[in-house]
Amino acid sequence: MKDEQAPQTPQNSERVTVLGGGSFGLAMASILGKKKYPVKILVRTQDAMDSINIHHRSSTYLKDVTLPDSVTATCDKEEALKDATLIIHAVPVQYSRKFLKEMAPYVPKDCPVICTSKGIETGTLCLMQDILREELGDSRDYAFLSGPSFAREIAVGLATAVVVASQSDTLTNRAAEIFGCENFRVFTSKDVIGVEIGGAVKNVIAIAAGMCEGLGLGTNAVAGLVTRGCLEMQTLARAVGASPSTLMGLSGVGDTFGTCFGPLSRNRNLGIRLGQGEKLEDILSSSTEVAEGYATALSLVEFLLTKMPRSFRMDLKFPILFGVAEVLKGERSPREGMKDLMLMPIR
Ligand SMILES: NC(=O)c1ccc[n+]([C@@H]2O[C@H](COP(=O)([O-])OP(=O)(O)OC[C@H]3O[C@@H](n4cnc5c(N)ncnc54)[C@H](O)[C@@H]3O)[C@@H](O)[C@H]2O)c1
Ligand SMILES: O=P(O)(O)OC[C@H](O)CO
Repeated sequence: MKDEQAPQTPQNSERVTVLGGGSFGLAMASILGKKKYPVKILVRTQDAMDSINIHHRSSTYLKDVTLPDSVTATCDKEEALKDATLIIHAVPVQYSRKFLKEMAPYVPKDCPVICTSKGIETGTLCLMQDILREELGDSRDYAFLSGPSFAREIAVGLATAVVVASQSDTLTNRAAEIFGCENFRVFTSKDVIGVEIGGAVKNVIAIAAGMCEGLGLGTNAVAGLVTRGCLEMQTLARAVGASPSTLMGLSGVGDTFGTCFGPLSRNRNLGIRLGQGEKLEDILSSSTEVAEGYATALSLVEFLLTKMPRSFRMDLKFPILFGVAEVLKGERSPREGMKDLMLMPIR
């Protein structure tokens, strides 16, 4: 493969640290490892570390994927970060603040961070851009990678296109250069808020799409719901200053389609199981992987109620986002939620 060529200088002086040894951290490490970049993954257990260093694969996530030789793992924060020139953050949103607080003393000054996590923090209602700045400071550059990008498909080398957004053109161009290969195409953007909102909201729409599927409602219903969900996403994004065109792109409708219709989605599968009548507690306790849409659905409703101008009734403007949260809170069943959507007053 063409991308197995070692990159030319100055890129081969790049040393990448991936924070988080879950599915997406491994996928990121896999792409960069195939391009011969030295990659260190910070993992949480000795077992996770040994498995990657000895067997070149994770014992928990994407277990059948072999990682390139240039990918190693460590449990030691200082060892992971001391000579990093680029950090990739792949820890789920709800764990990120505590995790980053512990990392902060070890993160090299000015080392840029590319964030891949998608969601809204419960309680604070922060996006990752806020969490990162609050925990790692304002002086470094941050970028946000998003789009339809299932970890497994990336790790096995299937073609994927993503967008990386940052205020820094230098960082987006660097990300495009470092990641880009025949199987991974990076587009760039300056619309950080648009890219983050798309990545967070699509997880909630995917839960709704899964519920439709689980209820056996057919293609018409799922397609109608996803389309209306995209409209809610765009309305919200515009209200917080995002560019509408961003939401028409990879991190908006692109990721929404992938997640709502793709069999690999954890969020869609959570919705399917709810639609089939399983209890939320049982679904969450039986899942080893994180479905970000659960916490984000609850945060989103609070965000809409507290941070948006109150010129109209939010639950009528965002019926799908509110409906998903109501089902997750046990206030109505998926079937009742769907019926309410169909019988909403005409406005
Ligand atoms: N998996 C995908 O296909 C995919 C694609 C794009 C973006 N993402 C995003 O990447 C982020 C990471 O997702 P993932 O799929 O790698 O998750 P995962 O469920 O595969 O792995 C979870 C990760 O979180 C770590 N973790 C668990 N509890 C923790 C804690 N208390 N503190 C610190 N770390 C903890 C685990 O060790 C593991 O590294 C998410 O925000 C997700 O939305 C995932
Ligand atoms: O498996 P999900 O639902 O977390 O989705 C993963 C990615 O965000 C798809 O782009």
